[in-house]
Amino acid sequence: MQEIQFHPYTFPLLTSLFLFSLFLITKWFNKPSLHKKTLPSSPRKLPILGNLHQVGTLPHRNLQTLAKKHGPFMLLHFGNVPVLISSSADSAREIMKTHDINFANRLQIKAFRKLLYGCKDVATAPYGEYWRQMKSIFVLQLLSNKRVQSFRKIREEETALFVKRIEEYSCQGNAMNLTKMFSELTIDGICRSALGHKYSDSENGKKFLMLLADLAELLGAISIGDFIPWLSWINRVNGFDKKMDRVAKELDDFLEGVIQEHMETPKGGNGENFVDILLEIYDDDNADFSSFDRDSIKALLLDVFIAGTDTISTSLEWTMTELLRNPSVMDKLQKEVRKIIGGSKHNITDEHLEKMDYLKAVIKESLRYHPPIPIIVPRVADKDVKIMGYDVSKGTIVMVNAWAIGRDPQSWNEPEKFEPERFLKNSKNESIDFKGFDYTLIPFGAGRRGCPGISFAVATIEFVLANIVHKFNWELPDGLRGKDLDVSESPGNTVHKAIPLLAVATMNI
Ligand code: HEM
Repeated sequence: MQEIQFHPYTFPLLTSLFLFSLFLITKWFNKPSLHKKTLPSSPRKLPILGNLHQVGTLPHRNLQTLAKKHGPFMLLHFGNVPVLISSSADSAREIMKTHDINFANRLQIKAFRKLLYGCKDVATAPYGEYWRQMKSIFVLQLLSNKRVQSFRKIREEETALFVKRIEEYSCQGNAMNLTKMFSELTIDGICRSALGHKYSDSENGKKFLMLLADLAELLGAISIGDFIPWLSWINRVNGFDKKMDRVAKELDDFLEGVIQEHMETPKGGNGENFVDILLEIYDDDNADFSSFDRDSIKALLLDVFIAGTDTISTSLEWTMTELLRNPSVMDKLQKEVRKIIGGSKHNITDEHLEKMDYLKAVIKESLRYHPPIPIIVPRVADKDVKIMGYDVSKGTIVMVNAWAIGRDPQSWNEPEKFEPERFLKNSKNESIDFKGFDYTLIPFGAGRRGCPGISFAVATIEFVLANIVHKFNWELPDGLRGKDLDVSESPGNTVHKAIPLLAVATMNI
């Protein structure tokens, strides 16, 4: 039989043909069909973890880096759960304005349920009638402009004590830990507004402050069991669940004690405060708050502490950090404040603050550059929806990166520069505000779920800053220059300076 002779190129040719056919078949089967979803770009994910490993300890920075490659709408997966990341003003507007109602729900994780009375607070309550009622209590009863005005006396007294502490340090020529002092100032102020008096002096109060720190840590931790349920045993083994049980129980004991004390004290005995206001609503048979119970009172009080203390003190910390790094900005601010107030003996009034355009610009710039909550509290999609041409399915978690949006060169000139002038009259960003209508600047979020504490927060920040730049001249200790100041950040929902801010004050006589 005649032997078949193969041409030397036959095998390579057949192999190439085979691979090419395979390529065409694969292409054909992967061709987007009419029903296939159009998904935003995604970084490659790992089995089981998805993209959890890419979030890191400073998610706002890591997600910004990923977004530079994958775009302002990017799809990640935490375990199997889809997570949409928004990193531009346009994409944030789509979520918090155009489709706000679809993204008005929050993530329900075990820590929220356990520590916040089954999500009976405002910040984590599912979107619906109960949330609407609690939010209206916050907006109309606790944090209205009128109420913020009525807390002015507390702001004045606490700031006066704060100034006195600074004076003591300045007389001794010692550096002070401003990070710690801002935190104590804010907690004392909120304790008085919310609970009627300060707790920092008593043993019980000190324990409460430690519990609040534990609470913030537990609420800020990414618990693997929430995204990969079959791994939830890890939380039992590593002590997370046990700590949660302890903190929930001890906080409840403390708040029960506070409520009991207020019920036994004649009204007004503690000055105007949130507990009395909430108890009044609780006792009012005519109030239209059907599901408002004792747990609601405790959950709302916790919201005030979780949402209101760290955020304000972080904001003060970063603003002073930037003022110390930028002496010309500090100088300009001091000149404005001192000119408007006149002699150093005068107290600062709301009329004075109203005229301080540069102070307001400094605060805006600080909130752009260092939003205290860089990633806005996550929302969840209620139903399937199409946004900017992409399909987003029900149950997708949505995270808006306010930090990346505040530094987006598409929206801001030289975004890496701290430059309050950008918000002054006749400048490009003059009309931009942080109240939730300009999506380029959203440190307080926006839409239905937007922050109800803006007036309270801004009133405190303006008053404290104006006072301390008016009464003192500031510098860094040990001849450190502003540009050498360490500005690295610590992990957490609220992002502080990693190293506490130390500064030296001298009296402005
Ligand atoms: C500088 C200070 C503050 C900052 C930067 C801040 C920021 C935020 C942000 C980003 C949100 C999420 C908004 C969203 O999902 O769109 C939020 C929600 C909230 N904030 Fe603030 N906040 C501050 C002060 C306060 C204060 C002083 C209080 C109360 C005393 C407060 C109470 C709340 C509450 C209750 C929510 C939840 C609203 C809801 O889910 O409907 N915040 N805040």
